[in-house]
Amino acid sequence: MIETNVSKQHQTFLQVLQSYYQLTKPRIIPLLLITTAGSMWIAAKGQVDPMLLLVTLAGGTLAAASAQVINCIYDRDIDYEMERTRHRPIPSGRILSRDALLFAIALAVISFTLLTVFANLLAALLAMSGIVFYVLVYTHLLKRHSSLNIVIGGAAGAIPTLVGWAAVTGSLSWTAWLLFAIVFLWTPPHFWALALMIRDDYAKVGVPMLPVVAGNQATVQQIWYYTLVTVAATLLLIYPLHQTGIIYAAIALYLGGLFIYKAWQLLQNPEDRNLARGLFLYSISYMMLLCLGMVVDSLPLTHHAISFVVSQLHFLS
Ligand code: HEM
Ligand SMILES: CC(C)=CCC/C(C)=C/CC/C(C)=C/COP(=O)(O)OP(=O)(O)O
Repeated sequence: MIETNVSKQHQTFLQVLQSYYQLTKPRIIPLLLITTAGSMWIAAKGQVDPMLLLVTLAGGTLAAASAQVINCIYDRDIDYEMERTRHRPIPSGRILSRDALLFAIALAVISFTLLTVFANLLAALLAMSGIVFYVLVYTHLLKRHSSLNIVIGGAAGAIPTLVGWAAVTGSLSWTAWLLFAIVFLWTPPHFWALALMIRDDYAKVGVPMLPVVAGNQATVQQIWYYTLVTVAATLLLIYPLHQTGIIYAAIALYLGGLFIYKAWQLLQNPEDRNLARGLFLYSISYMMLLCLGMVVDSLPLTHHAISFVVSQLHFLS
């Protein structure tokens, strides 16, 4: 029904390109790449090979895009029903599901090849497992059937941290899994804050997001617990893992304090949509700045600067 509109539309080449671009939900990808980069910088102790960085981010972009395109095909029926998603390329009839599938396969093949040849097989396999997990576990098995959909499905969005670590080291370590856990634990507050605002959309199409099935009070309580655990997890990089230093510690404590404060405000006012919006937007800045903090903290220049300041303090005292 949705796809009969395609033939009636005359699109310029540029419009077609734009539709394929939109199909990849491009606005989410930069943050996925920032988590990959943060992980790579810690793994490489501040000295990442620029070529490896470029290839890993390109491979990660293509894998995430492929996953999103398949999600757009699978969810075209509910996307058509929801105001927020109605104008996506498939429900609005600008791209056929068959063409989208070919596009998704091409993206995945290029991603796998790029990562295998220029990074390593582990990084490539992890990226592919991200696609499979997001499509099979989140989109197919959980999204429409369980309010745990994003708690478990959120693991897909945390896989880029593992891809980044594997690209640098060829293996996974406790630190890699901790970085994975940070994004995994951050996902529920990130998404449920948004879900509080668009609850009615999800209710309309029968997607059992937590605010739909359990209400706002229970959701803000869960957001509160996950926020506390997320912030606690970010501090484990400092102690006992000793992977980050004082700059990261200051950034993680400041950003984490603000995250907890915003989650606490929402806990006191579960019906306040402005607070929910504020927390959703902050969750994005939080993850972005936390990862930038990891990068800055790991740079040799930062270590030199800190040593210099410490030596000057010794000299003065
Ligand atoms: C299963 C886990 C997740 C779910 C269900 C989810 C869901 C969503 C939804 C529905 C939106 C609104 C998008 C729109 O209006 O089209 C959104 C926005 C966003 N998400 Fe997530 N998300 C998840 C995980 C992640 C992860 C892991 C990241 C990156 C680390 C991320 C980054 C973003 C960003 C940057 C935006 C804002 C995009 C914009 O500017 O419009 N999300 N998310
Ligand atoms: C390594 C690798 C390939 C990772 C891919 C992980 C990935 C694509 C994560 C994105 C998570 C996300 C933004 C879900 C949106 O939910 P939704 O699709 O239910 O949102 P909607 O309601 O807007 O359709």
